[in-house]
Amino acid sequence: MASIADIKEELSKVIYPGFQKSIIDFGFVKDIQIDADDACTILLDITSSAQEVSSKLEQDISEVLNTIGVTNVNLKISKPEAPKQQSNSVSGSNIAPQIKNFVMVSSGKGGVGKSTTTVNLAIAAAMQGKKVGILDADIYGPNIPRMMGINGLEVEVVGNKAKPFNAYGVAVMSMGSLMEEGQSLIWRGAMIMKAIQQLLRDILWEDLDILFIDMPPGTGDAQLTLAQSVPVTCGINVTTPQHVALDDSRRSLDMFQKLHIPIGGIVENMSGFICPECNTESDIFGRGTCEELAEQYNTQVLGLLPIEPAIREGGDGGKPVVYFKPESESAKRYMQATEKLLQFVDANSDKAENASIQPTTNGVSACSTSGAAASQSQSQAQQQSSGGCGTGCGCH
Ligand SMILES: Nc1ncnc2c1ncn2[C@@H]1O[C@H](COP(=O)(O)OP(=O)(O)OP(=O)(O)O)[C@@H](O)[C@H]1O
Repeated sequence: MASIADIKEELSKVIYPGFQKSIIDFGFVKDIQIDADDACTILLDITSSAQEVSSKLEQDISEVLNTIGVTNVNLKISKPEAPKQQSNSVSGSNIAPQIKNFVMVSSGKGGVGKSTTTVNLAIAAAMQGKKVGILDADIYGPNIPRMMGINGLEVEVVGNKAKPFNAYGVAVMSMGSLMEEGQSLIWRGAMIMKAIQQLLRDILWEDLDILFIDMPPGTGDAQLTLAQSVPVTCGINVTTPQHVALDDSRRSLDMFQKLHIPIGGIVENMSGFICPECNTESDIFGRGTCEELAEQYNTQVLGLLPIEPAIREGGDGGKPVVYFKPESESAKRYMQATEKLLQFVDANSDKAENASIQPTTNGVSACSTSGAAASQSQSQAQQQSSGGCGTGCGCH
């Protein structure tokens, strides 16, 4: 007669569809009970509502347990409910339908000022009358709490959801506010996917005109998961003007294209230096190099933001320059960049869709909560964009 340990060992051979880890490694097996010599009950708690995933798991579990004489398996699968489609999305999946527009802020690499740009554009949009939120999805280096002056504040939990903070007229939630300070994250695949989805679904976001999402640098699991989970109205790219930085930006802009995300524009950050003593502007990393890149990708340069000590001080001190120094050159440029962005968002608001990038593995969806199946060609497009197994599940 098989023991619970035997059953567990067999279950550790069952790979979660679309991934490389087993259901035991993911922690999806919540309970095992032996009902008779050849019968057991297994409770699984999985992250996908797709029927194909459950069916594949049922089949694989019976197969492995049969080999140790357990022929009668009562499998109970707990999975998330498929969401109802309500918002402006034309088609596809949307796990935060109360939010009208999603703006993905990306950069090809770290340290170029992506979070600084997110904060200042979001506050500028709120100052221009929009209902705005910031989701800090930079799970590896969440800096938004410090920049928004909410570092160390305790998250208020209502029911089983977390309430965003409110700072400078903007609703804010960050992974940094949800984990212990200094905790570093070495996350891949399914964990990133789950974290991004929870930041959208389990935070009490109100009805918002725009949610700005500060992404981790690069083009990986987080970007793909976000694009699959909500219809992204547009992506913006933040870069510095050096040619080496522009090469990285191309990857980020290519990613937008592969994920069918309209490109809202490029922000050239650290573009020239404004001396706080004499107010003259001089080039350090170069200036104006993004224009050509913008033309290449058929988009616009939203603004050239100089290196200005007030921007760094505002970031470190939780006093964003656009709010605290509205008379500064940088604040004016953030305001203008935001006007351009808002025009783009308004023009593209009703066109956002993500049906074409929903995950599929020959009909077996590993991470969709919509259960939508995409065509073979869509799957191939996704494989190019994810660099993964081609399912779009986020694995590499
Ligand atoms: N235009 C600017 N002038 C002066 N300082 C700036 C400017 N832009 C950003 N900084 C400073 O540069 C540092 C890095 O900026 P930020 O954290 O926004 O970059 P990031 O691209 O989000 O980095 P990461 O993705 O690695 O978290 C911060 O100290 C910020 O205050």
